[in-house]
Amino acid sequence: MSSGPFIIKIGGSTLGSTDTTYADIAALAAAGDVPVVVHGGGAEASRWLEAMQIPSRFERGLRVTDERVLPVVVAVFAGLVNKRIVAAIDAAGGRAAGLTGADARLLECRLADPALGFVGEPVAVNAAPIEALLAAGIIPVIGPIGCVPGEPADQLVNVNADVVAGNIAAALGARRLVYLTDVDGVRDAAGQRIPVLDAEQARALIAAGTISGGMIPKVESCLHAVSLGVEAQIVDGRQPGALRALDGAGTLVTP
Ligand SMILES: Nc1ncnc2c1ncn2[C@@H]1O[C@H](COP(=O)(O)OP(=O)(O)O)[C@@H](O)[C@H]1O
Ligand SMILES: CC(=O)N[C@@H](CCC(=O)OP(=O)(O)O)C(=O)O
Repeated sequence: MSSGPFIIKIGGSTLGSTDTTYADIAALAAAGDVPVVVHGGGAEASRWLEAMQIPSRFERGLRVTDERVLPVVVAVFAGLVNKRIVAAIDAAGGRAAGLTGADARLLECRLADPALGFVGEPVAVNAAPIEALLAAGIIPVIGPIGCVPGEPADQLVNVNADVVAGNIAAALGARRLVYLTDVDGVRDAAGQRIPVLDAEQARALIAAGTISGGMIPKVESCLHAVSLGVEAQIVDGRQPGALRALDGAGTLVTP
């Protein structure tokens, strides 16, 4: 088991629910538990795209990001959603600062698949900006934008937030990775919550289509992280106190 930070991924699906996540994050920081926040915001981006009459399309849980979609997702993830979360943690007594994977080349990517457009697949994590914030007692809040290094400027890319969280957890040698989402855990074909999910069962459920959509990158990122000794769990982030009652909650993913 690693001894590093505690990575908390806030799903866009839970933003706006009246949970206690921000106060709990501030309390974790005060207790020395070193939280690092990664957030999504897919639903918010889809709302802005719809207002601009740009349809949203997903493949295996990843947003197809063409040249019309890219500026909107950058504005929503790096701007609106990131600063709302920073402001909420600050108001809860924490000190937070926002950044994305494009800042200081925190998350270097390559293009994942030409069919997905400007979607990044992480190839390297440069953790220095996270470590600098943690050393200053500041909670990093990381939005799901990455960069493909290049001239005359790095290419900004959209990266699934679950994938960002898994890669950052792996690179930082995190102790724990928790996904806060809008279901009580991973469910089986009968709709029952699976308290403990191992790699073999996870792959079978993905192949069978029982795990689908946005749950695929979550489960795959958990498997990546647990293979490196990180404890990874998917829990219902809409519940008040979710981060204070992790034992036995949701789905614990095991290697
Ligand atoms: N087997 C499954 N168990 C639970 N949820 C699943 C499963 N397969 C697909 N899902 C879907 O995954 C969703 C959570 O992923 P997503 O919408 O991307 O949330 P977030 O914004 O938290 O990342 C759930 O609301 C559910 O609709
Ligand atoms: C490539 C890709 O799929 N990017 C995601 C990034 C946001 C995200 O992952 O948000 P949630 O965690 O709220 O689902 C998207 O554009 O929706």
